[in-house]
Amino acid sequence: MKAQRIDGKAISDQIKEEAALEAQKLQRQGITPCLAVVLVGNDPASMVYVNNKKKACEKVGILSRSYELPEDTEEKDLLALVEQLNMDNSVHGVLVQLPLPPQIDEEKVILAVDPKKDVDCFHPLNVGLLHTGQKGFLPCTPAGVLELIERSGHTIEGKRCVVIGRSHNVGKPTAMLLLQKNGTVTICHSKTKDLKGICKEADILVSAVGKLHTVTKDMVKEGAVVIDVGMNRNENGKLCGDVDFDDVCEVAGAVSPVPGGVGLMTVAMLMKNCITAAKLQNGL
Ligand SMILES: Nc1nc2c(c(=O)[nH]1)N[C@@H](CN(C=O)c1ccc(C(=O)N[C@@H](CCC(=O)O)C(=O)O)cc1)CN2
Ligand SMILES: [Mg+2]
Repeated sequence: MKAQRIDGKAISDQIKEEAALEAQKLQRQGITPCLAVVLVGNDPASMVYVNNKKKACEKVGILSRSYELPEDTEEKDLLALVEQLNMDNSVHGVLVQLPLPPQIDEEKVILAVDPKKDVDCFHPLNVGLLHTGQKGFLPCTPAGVLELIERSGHTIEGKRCVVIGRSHNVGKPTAMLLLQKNGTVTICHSKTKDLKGICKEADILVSAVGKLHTVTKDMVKEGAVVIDVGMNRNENGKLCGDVDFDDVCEVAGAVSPVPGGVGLMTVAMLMKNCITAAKLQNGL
């Protein structure tokens, strides 16, 4: 059997087109959705991601405002900028690119973003809304995982779902979203016993570990949907996920690739959240 290759490019393009239609509707009502993107330092990967976000904004019809601060920025100066953006009524979304340099406490910065403008859905208030199933922003990468599953024709209800990884920003919220779709969800982590046995029972397997070769074909049930959230470099510097793609394709029903999978969805879902933010702040 050869697995379906889940096409993150096509699905993320579709979501951006939907966001563009929403942006046009807002424009007709005199509202220009606006995202402020804050980058501290010169991390090359972060610079690429921030650029991708700005390009996506342009494509969708969202105004992006860019703030690039030096590597040695003091925490208080970043907090002051966030506060200024919180107060600015023309800005609907505030995004601070992570990771931040070591002198800055990420938690403090996340707490400083106005929850109404928190398009990353990192603020504890928005995390709480998510966990209690209330309306609000959806975290971009986890929401992207669900869109990849559903828009490639797979249902979640009643399925055995296994998430490998328990990070605050990816593993835990992905598990929560799968649960809200009535999946039966197990979260695995570094202390899990019999990882292979648990994974082998999954109809839907999501790997968000950040380690090459985490998922090999002997861990995958015949016909399973496998979503790869990992971003790693192999020994030749090539970008790879957590999943041994070619190997796993021999047993799985569908697999998302890296690159060309979840990463693209993160940016598309951010666009959707920016539209939501602009609507909510205008009473729509
Ligand atoms: N404030 C935030 N910081 C970070 C987030 C986030 O969602 N909000 N997530 C990651 C980085 N990230 C977005 O910011 C991100 C990572 C990867 C991709 C992506 O498009 N990946 C491509 C491959 C790109 C490449 O070739 O290098 C893919 O998987 O196809 C987009 C966004 C940490 N920080
Ligand atoms: Mg830090």
